[in-house]
Amino acid sequence: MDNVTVFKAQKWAFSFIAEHQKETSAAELLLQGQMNWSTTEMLVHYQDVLSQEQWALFKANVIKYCQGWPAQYLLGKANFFGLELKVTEDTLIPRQETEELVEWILADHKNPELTVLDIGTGTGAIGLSLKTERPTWQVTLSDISPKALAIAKENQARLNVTTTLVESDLLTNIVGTFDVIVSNPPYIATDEADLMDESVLKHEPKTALFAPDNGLYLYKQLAKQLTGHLRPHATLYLEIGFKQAKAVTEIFAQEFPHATVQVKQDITGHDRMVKVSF
Ligand SMILES: C[S@@+](CC[C@H](N)C(=O)[O-])C[C@H]1O[C@@H](n2cnc3c(N)ncnc32)[C@H](O)[C@@H]1O
Repeated sequence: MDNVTVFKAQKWAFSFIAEHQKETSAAELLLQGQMNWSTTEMLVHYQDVLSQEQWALFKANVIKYCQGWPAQYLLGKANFFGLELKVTEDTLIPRQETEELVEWILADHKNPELTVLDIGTGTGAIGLSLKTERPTWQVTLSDISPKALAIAKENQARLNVTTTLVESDLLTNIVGTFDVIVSNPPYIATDEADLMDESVLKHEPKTALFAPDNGLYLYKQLAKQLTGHLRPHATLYLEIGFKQAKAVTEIFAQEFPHATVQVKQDITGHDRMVKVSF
């Protein structure tokens, strides 16, 4: 096609994606994301002719999307809690469910003087959202993956905030005590891989997804390592798999008999978050 306008490009992408039985909304998302346009800007530019490079890149991305690449990896960015974060295949694409964990923490904590630790930060999604919303909090971002941590560092620079970044297997390299500890650790049982979306399995990092012991391994390890890192009245927030509420509650109730463990449902009614109040 010659002289491809934004309108024509989107029309082509829409029918190509529909033919491949994928989400047709990706047509708009991929073009908007590539051009860095808002929905309104897209409408303003509807009759503009794309350059050959722009059209070639868009076509290549649409084709890759239909082959199973997540749109966020193609664009190199994802939206989370109103922030635009860099993502690569070294980081999990932050999910909407996790935004609810951030909301829960913000609703519970108005004190401007808190120390916060985000374990398994990936892109920095949770910790950087908290830091952006509560700039006076002292936030530490940690991950076992140096590659993920490098992306979190880039994201903090893009957002113009300052946190402490620590490469650590859970709490092993973490020094200090915290008012709030939050983690969305890998929690998918290895034998659940068969039930998962192929594009997730093929492109997202396995270390961000899977954990041994029916997905409970990191919760158990974390429970054992927490003592010595908790400030008085500290709270721990965890994302969990929707069938893990009972098991995770038991892990923390056993390790900390005086703590209160609360399970919270996400917007779709599934048990997806746990809070431990010490
Ligand atoms: C499910 S992803 C969550 C990423 C990010 N917090 C989010 O919510 O989008 C889990 C993250 O935990 C990290 N991770 C896995 N095992 C870890 C460990 N033992 N200690 C610290 N981080 C770990 C992974 O590298 C990955 O970045």
